Amino acid sequence: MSTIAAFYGGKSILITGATGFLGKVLMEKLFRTSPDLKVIYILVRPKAGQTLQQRVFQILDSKLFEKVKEVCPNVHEKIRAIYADLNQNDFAISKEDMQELLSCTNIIFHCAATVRFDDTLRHAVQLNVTATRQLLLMASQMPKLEAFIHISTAYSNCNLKHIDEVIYPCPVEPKKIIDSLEWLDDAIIDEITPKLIRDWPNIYTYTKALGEMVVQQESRNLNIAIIRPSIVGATWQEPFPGWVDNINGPNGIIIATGKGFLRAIKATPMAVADVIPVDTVVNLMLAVGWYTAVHRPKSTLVYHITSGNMNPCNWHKMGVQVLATFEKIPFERPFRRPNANFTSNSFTSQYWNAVSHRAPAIIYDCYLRLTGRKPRMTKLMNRLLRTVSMLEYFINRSWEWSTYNTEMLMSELSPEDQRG
Ligand SMILES: CCCCCCCCCCCCCCCCCCCCCCCCCCCC(=O)SCCNC(=O)CCNC(=O)[C@H](O)C(C)(C)COP(=O)(O)OP(=O)(O)OC[C@H]1O[C@@H](n2cnc3c(N)ncnc32)[C@H](O)[C@@H]1OP(=O)(O)O
Ligand SMILES: NC(=O)C1=CN([C@@H]2O[C@H](COP(=O)(O)OP(=O)(O)OC[C@H]3O[C@@H](n4cnc5c(N)ncnc54)[C@H](OP(=O)(O)O)[C@@H]3O)[C@@H](O)[C@H]2O)C=CC1
Repeated sequence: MSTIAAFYGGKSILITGATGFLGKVLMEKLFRTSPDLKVIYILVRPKAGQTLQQRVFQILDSKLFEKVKEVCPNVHEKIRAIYADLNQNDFAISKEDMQELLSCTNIIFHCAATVRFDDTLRHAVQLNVTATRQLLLMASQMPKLEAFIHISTAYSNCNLKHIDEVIYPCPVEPKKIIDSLEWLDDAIIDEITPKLIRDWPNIYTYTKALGEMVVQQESRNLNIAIIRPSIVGATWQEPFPGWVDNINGPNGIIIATGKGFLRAIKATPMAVADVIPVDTVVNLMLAVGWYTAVHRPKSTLVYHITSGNMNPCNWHKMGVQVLATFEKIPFERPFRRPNANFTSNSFTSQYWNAVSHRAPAIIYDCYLRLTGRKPRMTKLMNRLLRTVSMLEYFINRSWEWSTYNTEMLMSELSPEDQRG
């Protein structure tokens, strides 16, 4: 068993965001490689009419956990779902559950966040800033806590071209933002948001930067590390290649291309497509948890997990690969044959949106109406084009992220752990 896997043996681990994309893969890796861990506490809320237990069973019964059931047959006994809603200031966690978390937790992985680019400032601050602050307060009351690992994003300072593994100050103190949101009404918040977020492209990246400042300001004597993944894509190797369960980031665009909905996207083809497999990110998370707990660095270290400087790819290469894949393995019943290209300027982008996206959608909806069916294509296409417009900022720029801390950590690992 590897040093890192052995470290998590017997540990009580708290994961927020465990029902999300990153959280599920983290849980799977922990159960598969450290089946003798004591317990994984997950903060869960009921969703889409499912109870906590139903959500946990659905996750454990998914293909992702097939290998876990072989190596950790009693996985159901080792996972403790705790009702929590991070929208509530005290997370609405019961006294008994809170007492158990405070007295038993050894490691915290804080993955929960809203990753929507178009969330309201109030909701994004609640989740990405206030909830982080609340969790840090909880952590400061955990006598057995060995490490607190905060998941941010490599784009939290995307208003800079070169980004170091440091926490950058935000123009306005997080506490001032939190206090103001308590009494400002939504109309005023909407009005001041553009001035507040300044040159950040959206509320998501801005509130992730605020969350990092909160970690720095409220770390007290906690042993903390921050991890900044770039664009997290499907699994590369573990537990099997190609697993993804959401339409965020590139996933939705790739699906829309394969279904023939998307025919053109405004992108800089040679810009770096900094996509990192989710299992690679999870391997680093576990390594950072081990290193932070065992080596106890004097300050909060920031680790970038990006692919651009280790194994660079660009959007052109990725696009060609995506189209070649759909040539070989097409979706069933596509709207049109997959055939897409990048546009270089707004005018040609608007032209292709009209000619190749909106017009065919309207024509198809007329056909649906004529055949007595409910029109849906125009709404779907507008939603897709809105999503694409939000992603354009990231596919028309490149960034340089320093990776000194990540490389330092890799050098501390045994050959077995370096393989992940
Ligand atoms: C020789 C010629 C060669 C030519 C070259 C080849 C050219 C080929 C070009 C085409 C090929 C292109 C392939 C590569 C290009 C990829 C480009 C993409 C780049 C991506 C960059 C991402 C950068 C991200 C940076 C930061 C990363 C992070 O840190 S966090 C993670 C990123 N966060 C996100 O991605 C969130 C973005 N999404 C949103 O903000 C919102 O979803 C939205 C606002 C964009 C859309 O919101 P909307 O309200 O419209 O939709 P929503 O309600 O969210 O959902 C609609 C329905 O879909 C369901 N849904 C939503 N989310 C999910 C989910 N995660 N999983 C599953 N289902 C989901 C949802 O339930 C809705 O369904 P209904 O409720 O039934 O309507
Ligand atoms: N995906 C990516 O490309 C990248 C992600 N990241 C970061 O990684 C982390 C995880 O991202 P990812 O897994 O993609 O995101 P997901 O949207 O898949 O997961 C978000 C998680 O947060 C939970 N959550 C959201 N709101 C609440 C709430 N009110 N109460 C309790 N739990 C809540 C969700 O629970 P529920 O299932 O109930 O909604 C879910 O478990 C985030 O911090 C994100 O910023 C960083 C870089 C890139």
